[in-house]
Amino acid sequence: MTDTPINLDSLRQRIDELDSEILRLISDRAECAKQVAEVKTASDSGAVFYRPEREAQVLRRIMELNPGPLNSEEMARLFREIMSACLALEQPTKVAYLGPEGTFTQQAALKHFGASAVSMPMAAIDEVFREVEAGAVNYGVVPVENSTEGVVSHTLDSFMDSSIHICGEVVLRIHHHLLVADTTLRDKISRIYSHPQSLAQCRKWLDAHYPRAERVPVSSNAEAARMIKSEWHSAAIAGDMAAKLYGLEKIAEKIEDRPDNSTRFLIIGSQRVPMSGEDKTSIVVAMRNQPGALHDLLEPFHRHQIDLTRLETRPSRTGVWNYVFFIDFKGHVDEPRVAAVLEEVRLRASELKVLGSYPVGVL
Ligand SMILES: C=C(O[C@@H]1C=C(C(=O)O)C=C[C@H]1O)C(=O)O
Repeated sequence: MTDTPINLDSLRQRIDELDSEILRLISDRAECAKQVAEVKTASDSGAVFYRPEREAQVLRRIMELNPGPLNSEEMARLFREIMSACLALEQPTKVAYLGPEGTFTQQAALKHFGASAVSMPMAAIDEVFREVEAGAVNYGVVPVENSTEGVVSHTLDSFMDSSIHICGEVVLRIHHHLLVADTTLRDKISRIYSHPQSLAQCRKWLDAHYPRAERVPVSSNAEAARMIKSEWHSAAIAGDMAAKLYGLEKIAEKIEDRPDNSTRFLIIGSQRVPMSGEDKTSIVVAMRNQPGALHDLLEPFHRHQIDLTRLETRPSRTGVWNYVFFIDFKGHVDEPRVAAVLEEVRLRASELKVLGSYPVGVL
């Protein structure tokens, strides 16, 4: 130990002084947020309190200004919570997510809205859409693509029949663990429960370590975690939230086959989000079934040098049009070059729907 007791005391005194200052500053900030709410309410009776573009700008600015020693992500996470608490003073934000409790989607909701939001588990993706459409909640969180397993087709399909907008995105690193209860006989594990996507993401690890165990797909990782509490020969694959929620022990950590395994989630709502300075747009396009349709669709993006970040094909359910494309690209519909591309695409497509322009995920 290099610190003498005197040094330790004076350092702690300094920390107390700093904490008092931080406390005062956070309180001043919260007062400001309350006043923002008054301004919003005065200028618009249907005021929207949560402003994704502004929150993205606040977080990006903090990350840019961060002098260290805390890393920028850590610092942004702290500010994420401060903003979450400030927004709750304006209006408590209600968020529906694909449940049950303990899923990665809940973790994504928490990461995006912070701990002061009120989050509500839904049993299925289309229920999340319905709750948002009915106005029962302010926003919804649904998974859309996984880096190992690809697209979550339920989510894309739900957009086809909905007037919902995409208001944001959040990307989560997904770590899977093999979990057991205190009653599990660890050397007798003959059955492993998890969501089919998670079983697929851990396929090689399971082949190597539990080649003979039966792999049982269930509706969610959290459900898997819940089920093994009553079965002495079963284990579950799930994440940290489910492990904590059901008091399970990790007997193997981070068993996903790819270390960069991540899932992208969408924030859905009924508002159009203004430009944040670094945005993405998602559209769905139906093309006539004719040769060169995909080329015709993509050519204007190439000519206007717009970056495509994702292209997904889904079978059209109307039967008349054979191709439906989901396209994500960099840029916002309010930018003239994006508006120009969309105008051209509209002429070539049989249908074009803009699902939303929203800030590129910050955290
Ligand atoms: C304070 C505002 O309202 C909310 C709270 C924010 C904050 O705490 O910084 C930012 C955006 C909004 O979600 C605002 O719109 O500026």
